[in-house]
Amino acid sequence: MATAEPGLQAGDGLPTITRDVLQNTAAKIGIRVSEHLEEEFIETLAAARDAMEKVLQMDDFYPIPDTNRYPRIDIQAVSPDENPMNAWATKVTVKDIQPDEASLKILAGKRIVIKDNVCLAGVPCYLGTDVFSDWLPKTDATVVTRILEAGGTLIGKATCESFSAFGISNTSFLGPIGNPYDKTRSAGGSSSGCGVLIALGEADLAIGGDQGGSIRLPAAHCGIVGLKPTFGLVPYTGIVSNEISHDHTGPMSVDVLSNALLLRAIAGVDGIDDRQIAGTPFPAQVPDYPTLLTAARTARSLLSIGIPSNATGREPGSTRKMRVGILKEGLEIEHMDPHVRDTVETAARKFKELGAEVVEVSVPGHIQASLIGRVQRVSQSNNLLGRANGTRQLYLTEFIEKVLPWTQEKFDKLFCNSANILISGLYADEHYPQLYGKTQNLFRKLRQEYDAVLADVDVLVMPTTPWVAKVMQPRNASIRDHYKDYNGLAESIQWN
Ligand SMILES: NC(=O)c1ccccc1
Repeated sequence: MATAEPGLQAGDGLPTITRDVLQNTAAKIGIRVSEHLEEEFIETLAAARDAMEKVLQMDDFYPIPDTNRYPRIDIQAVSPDENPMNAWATKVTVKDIQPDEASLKILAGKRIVIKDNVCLAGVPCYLGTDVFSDWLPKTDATVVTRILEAGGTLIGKATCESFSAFGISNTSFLGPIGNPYDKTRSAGGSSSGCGVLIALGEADLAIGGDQGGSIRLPAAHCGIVGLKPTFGLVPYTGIVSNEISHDHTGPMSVDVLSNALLLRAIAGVDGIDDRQIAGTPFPAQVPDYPTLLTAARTARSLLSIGIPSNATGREPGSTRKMRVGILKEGLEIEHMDPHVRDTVETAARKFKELGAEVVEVSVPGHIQASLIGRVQRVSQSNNLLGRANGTRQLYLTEFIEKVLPWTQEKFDKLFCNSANILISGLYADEHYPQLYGKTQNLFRKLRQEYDAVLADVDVLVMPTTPWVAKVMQPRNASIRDHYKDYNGLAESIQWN
């Protein structure tokens, strides 16, 4: 038998810190601990390990859902014949069991679905993947709590694309999600199930998630209204992150007014998510968005008299016409479908007819934004690798425990979008460690450019996507073909 390595022995089955463990750890950054220091570093590393093991044994701390008042009734996997579009991940009913009170509230009577990356305690969260299939979250997302407290009825979870990481709806393990207007085409993603269930009238409202278009794309492709709220306006607490600086959650609906209603119910700081930086109102101070909209009464008065001053920060009583800025660069995307351009130009003319002032505006940086964003999105790998990120928020440690450790079997089950993010992330760590920070700096510059234009116009108009919904590739299509559709460019792999 080989002589045991010197080092602290595992007292209570703790992993032993040996010379090899020490040196293999140091080797991750290409260094070696000098031999004469080995003994002492083994002791300090063992002390760190002891602390980690003790914290590992502690109970985690999540907000505790009120499952007595809001029980999870009739949780069911949906049979294929009830799920022709694959848009349902799980059906369940959750509502306030004190209906007298609920009937007075703003979401009373609304049937609401949530994207399947939003935690609903006790109900499976699949996240569009079968890398794991046994995650029953212990907590409710803040948006869930707020919907229930506002009298809404949750009716289930809507399928999302694999790890919320694709804009075409053929990446979920549950199967392709057909567009309501043409089953062979994409419904858009990654909040694909939400878009379809709203368009089909199976739900009144949905909670989607958006990092790089995941609310806006399915809304555009399904012909519904999807809002990606200002960063931080709605707490992301209890929702699986893709990239901490990209995470948004927001309402999807058939019309603008009901979208505003759901936004009102879910917006405002929750005291948990520190990305709700200064400026986000407390829930009681959230503007009454539906009333602001109805106060304007008609589109004509909204556009020609202007939106109510308390919504714009403009001086009270201001009657300036609404100024609509058509973003020049938004219509200069390479290979843009001419139908999309026509639709935007028709809308611009309509705004004019209705009394708004319509002007062309330019943000030169817009063209490069997608390239910078593509590099920044590589950091989604941090989430898949369970890495620390330094923000104060609710960490879904349960999710990290499901995903890690990566194994060949799990990797082989990944749809190519997530596999690509993982590999690109590991490569970036090694070869471009400064670039994530640089992308954040460049995005700050870009925000200044958009803000400068928004000082002059009330809204910027551009297409949500340069292409109409694509006919979906079969799941087993080549990676190259999946990405070709994603980018709309036959010859290049451009995004994600
Ligand atoms: N999560 C997202 O917003 C997303 C959208 C499109 C592609 C990748 C990610």
